[in-house]
Amino acid sequence: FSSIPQTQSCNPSSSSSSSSSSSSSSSSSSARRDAPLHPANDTSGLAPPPAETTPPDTLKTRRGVVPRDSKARRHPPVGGEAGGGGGVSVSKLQAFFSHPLYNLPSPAVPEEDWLLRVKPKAQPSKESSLFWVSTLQDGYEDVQWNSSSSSHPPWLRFHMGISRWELYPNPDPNMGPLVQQLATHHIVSAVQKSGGTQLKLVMSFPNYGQAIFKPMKQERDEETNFNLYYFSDFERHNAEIAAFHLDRILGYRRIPPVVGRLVDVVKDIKDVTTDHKLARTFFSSPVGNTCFYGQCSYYCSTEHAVCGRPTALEGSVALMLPDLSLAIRRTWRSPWRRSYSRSKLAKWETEPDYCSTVKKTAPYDKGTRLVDVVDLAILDFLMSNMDRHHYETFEKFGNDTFLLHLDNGRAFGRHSKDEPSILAPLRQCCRIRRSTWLRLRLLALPHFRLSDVMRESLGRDPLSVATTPLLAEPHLAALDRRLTVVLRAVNRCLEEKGGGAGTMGGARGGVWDGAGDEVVIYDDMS
Ligand SMILES: Nc1ncnc2c1ncn2[C@@H]1O[C@H](COP(=O)(O)OP(=O)(O)OP(=O)(O)O)[C@@H](O)[C@H]1O
Ligand SMILES: [Mn+2]
Repeated sequence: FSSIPQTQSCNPSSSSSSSSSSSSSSSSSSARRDAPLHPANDTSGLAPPPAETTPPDTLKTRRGVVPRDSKARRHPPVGGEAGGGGGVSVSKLQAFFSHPLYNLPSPAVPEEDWLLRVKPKAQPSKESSLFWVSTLQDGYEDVQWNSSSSSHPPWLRFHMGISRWELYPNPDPNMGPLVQQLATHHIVSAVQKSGGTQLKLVMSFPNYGQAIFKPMKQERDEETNFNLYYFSDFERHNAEIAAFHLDRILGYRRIPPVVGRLVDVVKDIKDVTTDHKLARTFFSSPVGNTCFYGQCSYYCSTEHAVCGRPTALEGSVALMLPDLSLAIRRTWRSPWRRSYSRSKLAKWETEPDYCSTVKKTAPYDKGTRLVDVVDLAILDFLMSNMDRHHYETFEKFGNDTFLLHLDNGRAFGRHSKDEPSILAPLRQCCRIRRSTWLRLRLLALPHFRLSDVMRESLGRDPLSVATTPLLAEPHLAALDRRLTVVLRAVNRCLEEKGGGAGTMGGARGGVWDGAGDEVVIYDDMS
């Protein structure tokens, strides 16, 4: 009697309807418009029993209600949140995440700032203490969830923990179990995910969790061919994984968890797929490996097949965000989008004063949107991702919300070269969040050092525990080099605009007047 099974369904048609087209320019696609209104109004299975019988929702105490100074916040749980083993003794990563800059006091999350919420049922029924019971399907668990988060699987806890400003908190006791399940849970179904240009699959787990699988297409130590344009570059599964770690280390928490995983092309995909179009593309290669190529607009042909060795295939597994029927997303064209042509330049590449126009244009004229784009540009510059044409937000939160940093497959292609143009938003606008700037400076200290923290974090990924490091050393070294470039760019802004950051006051609450236009450091901390 609920809709979770439908929205988490694994048949190909429903999966494709859950994909959002990224080709639309700056508004919701028609698919999104067709979707029911946002969850606060929906009649989905997230409805709990009547209020008086509802046990306190422990989930909502994860952020907000619990006193901010509680010990739990300062000391991440033992065992490594990023999964895998990970010692606790002299961990730079742990010291880093325990730093006050990662544990900034924040006010309680107001009810309307949760993406999803449990809505009391209008008509309480006899079985009102259970709001969802599965009808047993092949391979799926017989689950009984109620409104208490302790009955929820990690993927659902994650969804319920998404707020206006971040996907998950720090520390996040749910991250360890979630990562563990993504990496090991039995795959009951795999269908092709439509949308985008490259082959990817939606995988389903016995507890109705879902993830996006991107197969390995390029060896990890291979550098992208210098004659390839960014838009012809292959996507890299390890870039998706590394981007999740980097985003988290930067303190953003705007990328859904991604883990590495070795799957069996036959047992985990071919044997369990209900996607006939996908099933038809399996073949055996001349050396006896099992391969498939799927159906997509660009790279789905025998020449671009993905092959197991002989059936083992490495890939990235990213947790699926809540279905679009529960949480509509809006796609925005990046103001610093590249031209995606070999000969044309984009406006921002030729107009030196481009940012002053952007600053006057909604939604960049108010709130945090501009510094959010700068945050994203910094992430992209560090990992050398030139392929950030669009970004997404949750429609429910309007313009005052974080940006989802999805699709990072074209990052970490080159380590020997930096791409200064990716930093254009920072250089041209000369504005950065104070908290971001301070964390970047922390990561530049020899005591922490970005490359060290990244190496340790990636080392906890289940795949890197089992095989070779997810990022080759030259890529890690490039991170340190690029970090100094970012900090130098901020310093230049401070010099040009005059005055030190401390004395500038900063723009507050997103309203800046004439004087505010000169502000480099956007004060998000006071
Ligand atoms: N973790 C996720 N959960 C839900 N939806 C996602 C997730 N990651 C990506 N998507 C959606 O799927 C679409 C396609 O994914 P992605 O951009 O990673 O694939 P792609 O093949 O690289 O696309 P493109 O070729 O357009 O760059 C995205 O636009 C996004 O809306
Ligand atoms: Mn892509």
